[in-house]
Amino acid sequence: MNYISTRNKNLKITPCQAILQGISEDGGLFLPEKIPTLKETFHQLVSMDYKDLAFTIMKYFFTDFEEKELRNCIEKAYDDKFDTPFIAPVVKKSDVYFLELFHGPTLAFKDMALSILPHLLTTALNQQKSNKEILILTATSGDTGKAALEGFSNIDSIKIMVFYPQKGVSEIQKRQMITHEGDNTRVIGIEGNFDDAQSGVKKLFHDPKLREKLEQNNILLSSANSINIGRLVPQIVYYFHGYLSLLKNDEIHFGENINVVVPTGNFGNILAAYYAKKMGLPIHKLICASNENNVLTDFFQRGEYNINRPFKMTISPSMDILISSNLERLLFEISGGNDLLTQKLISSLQSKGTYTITKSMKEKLEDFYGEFAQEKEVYESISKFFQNTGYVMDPHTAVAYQVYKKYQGETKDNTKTLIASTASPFKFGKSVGKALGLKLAEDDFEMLSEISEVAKLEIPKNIEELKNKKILHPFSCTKEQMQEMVKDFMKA
Ligand SMILES: N[C@@H](CCOP(=O)(O)O)C(=O)O
Repeated sequence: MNYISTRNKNLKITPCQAILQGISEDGGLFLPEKIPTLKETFHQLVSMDYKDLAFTIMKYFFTDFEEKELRNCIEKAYDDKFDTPFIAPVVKKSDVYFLELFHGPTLAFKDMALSILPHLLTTALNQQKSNKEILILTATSGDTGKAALEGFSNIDSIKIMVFYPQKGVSEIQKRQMITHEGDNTRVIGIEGNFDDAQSGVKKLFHDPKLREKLEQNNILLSSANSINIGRLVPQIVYYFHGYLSLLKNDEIHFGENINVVVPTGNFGNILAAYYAKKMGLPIHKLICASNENNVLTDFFQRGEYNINRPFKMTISPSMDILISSNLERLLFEISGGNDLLTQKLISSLQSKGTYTITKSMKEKLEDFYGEFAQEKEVYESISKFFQNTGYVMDPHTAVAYQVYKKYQGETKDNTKTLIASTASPFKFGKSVGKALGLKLAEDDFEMLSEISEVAKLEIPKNIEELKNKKILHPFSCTKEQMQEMVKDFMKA
């Protein structure tokens, strides 16, 4: 399997190289030359546990890993750092199924891929017989940062830097990051929003002077964001796992279609579901749920992507994104692998902040449905759903549920539906508390015990401990200072 760039399909590299590089030199994203179709039958898949399933899916993508190497990565990733042997349990509530992706160490779906990416990277490094060190640059709107720190801490030959919007993450998300221990880590709050952090990181990747300097010091840059294909492929696995769990529990029959709803920000998670569908997972609609930063809703409804609008800070901060990086991979797909057209659209986004796709591209979006939820609706959704079921959704999952209700109302489609439940409600104490009508406290931490009481859920230990942890990363910078921060960290 070769990997090509969305901006140059003649550039062909191996899976190991794609994982190590993270992003293509031409600014494009790597993707497999062809999305593979699964040869195994669902009767074969249904008896597999998460690890065997992960191997079965990932072997199609990471073809230059020996079986032993890939199994070893999987073994180290999906162990007791997850609080359940099911890794990602499916929970039925009311008329939907929640695929709970927050049972890992940082309580967000990012753990699903970031517990394996470090092992994929080090295996790829060994395979290339490289003696280089890797510097991972990460932009986060709240969840990726901590999951990446957790995954990459204290790994030999790897250093990791995380840039987060100082005012754009929840208090608990911020605490999780700035108290993180690990000699090879650095966390920096930037004065700006997630788009500034992500664009800044991409700029660093393509800064010739920085690259030269790093090269002289034998350092390779890579990424822990879903722009790295090594982050995206492991995310395909859990959609199969979700479907198979429904099969195992006799909720659906073999071959039955389901809908999948994904609260969407950087477009990686829903793209993984799209790849799963292309591989053969019976998905009817991919429902792309946005918050008030509804660029993707307009894209799916009108074929126009336009970031010339205010950036809103919402109670679902991980989705506060206007430039959804992974959409570029979808553009490449729906243009029939037209790298020049993809490049043209992205250039227009960079220069004018907008592009419109062609009619034939728009026609290929029929697998998708896009809608958004307003803040008021998100609060109401958490509250009503709790009253009806006793189940507490985090604000991101609530965006997904609200959009699903709009979809159902509009289409009357009663296909069974799996909602990607992306984070624990405990990460967003104040907003969840407000939605549940609890007595409001000054900070997220003071809300935790109240939420725990009404939701009848234990406060996750990792969160409870945070309040008294020492702040180890007091750093901040402007987006213009990001490069300096990298140089500083390299000297440390
Ligand atoms: N929602 C993310 C933003 C980065 O997305 P990624 O999937 O590309 O890592 C976050 O929580 O940081």
